[in-house]
Amino acid sequence: MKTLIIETANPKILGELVTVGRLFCATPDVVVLGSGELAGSYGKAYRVPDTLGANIGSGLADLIRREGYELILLSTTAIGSGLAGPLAVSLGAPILSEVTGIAPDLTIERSLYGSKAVARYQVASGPLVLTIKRKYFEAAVLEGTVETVDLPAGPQRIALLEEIDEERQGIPLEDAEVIVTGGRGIGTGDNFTILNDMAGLLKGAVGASRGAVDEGWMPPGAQIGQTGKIVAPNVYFAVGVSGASQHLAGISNAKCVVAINKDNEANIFKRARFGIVGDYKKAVPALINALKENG
Ligand SMILES: Cc1cc2nc3c(=O)[nH]c(=O)nc-3n(C[C@H](O)[C@H](O)[C@H](O)COP(=O)(O)OP(=O)(O)OC[C@H]3O[C@@H](n4cnc5c(N)ncnc54)[C@H](O)[C@@H]3O)c2cc1C
Repeated sequence: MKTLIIETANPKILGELVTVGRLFCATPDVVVLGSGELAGSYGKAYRVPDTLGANIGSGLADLIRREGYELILLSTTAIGSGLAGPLAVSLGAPILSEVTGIAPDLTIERSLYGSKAVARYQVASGPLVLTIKRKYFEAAVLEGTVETVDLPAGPQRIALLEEIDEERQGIPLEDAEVIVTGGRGIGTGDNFTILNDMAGLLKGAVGASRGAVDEGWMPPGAQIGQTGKIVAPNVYFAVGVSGASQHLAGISNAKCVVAINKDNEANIFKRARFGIVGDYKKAVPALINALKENG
């Protein structure tokens, strides 16, 4: 199946799409958006310096029609999600978003209701546009650099004025092996210091529920869940987090969840492998001491 990947040069996101693309085609083609060195091996590699769907959508649709691509793969990033819908409309192609599973016979899975259910679909044939949910596919290792062919720039309907990097300290949540997340149960923004201490000892990152973000205790970039980051750490500590389905949607690929909550009926315990029922103000310092004692 003739496959085209459309993504930025981010090797992790691109690697996940390459893993999916290789189910259908040994060396899928790629359109790399924006700047940055493209790594990996592809049939054909194109570059579009812009990332805004309004500017590049029609040029990409022309390429897809001209080359006869049957499967178009994007990621569920802001760029991929923004581009996929308009692209499908201009191609008159069906679209499935937030895909979590896919087989070569075009059986496709998506998670529903905050990962409480899985829906399975059978697609008859292409062309088909898919956005692939982050962290559900092992990223292919992309080696070597590739020469790209520039695609003609379309009319600039929207100009990007500037990109301001999110202020971030330490390990990015998406890459962290250990995450210590605080929820509304933490009580104040200052109390997150203790979670920072614990995460520091575990060489991990600190996340937040939307409850904690809504309180203004943590920045929106720290939010984990359906409308936040999707993470897949080996160990996920949920501290003072109730475990709403929208939060659980962001941690469905966490290997081991440890919950600390004073309410023994909190929903988070249903997802947790280990649980501590009690006040985090006692449990977290005890864990910190144990970590220090054991080096
Ligand atoms: C469309 C939509 C999208 C959403 N997206 C997200 C999302 O991406 N991420 C997300 O997290 N939420 C999301 N939500 C919100 C979600 O439904 C919950 O409201 C939110 O997750 C609750 O945050 P919380 O668990 O921190 O707070 P709460 O529900 O208030 O829970 C606080 C918990 O802390 C415990 N607690 C209190 N004090 C202590 C203590 N001293 N020690 C130990 N435990 C204590 C309590 O028992 C309670 O379980 C979304 C909602 C909607 C409608």
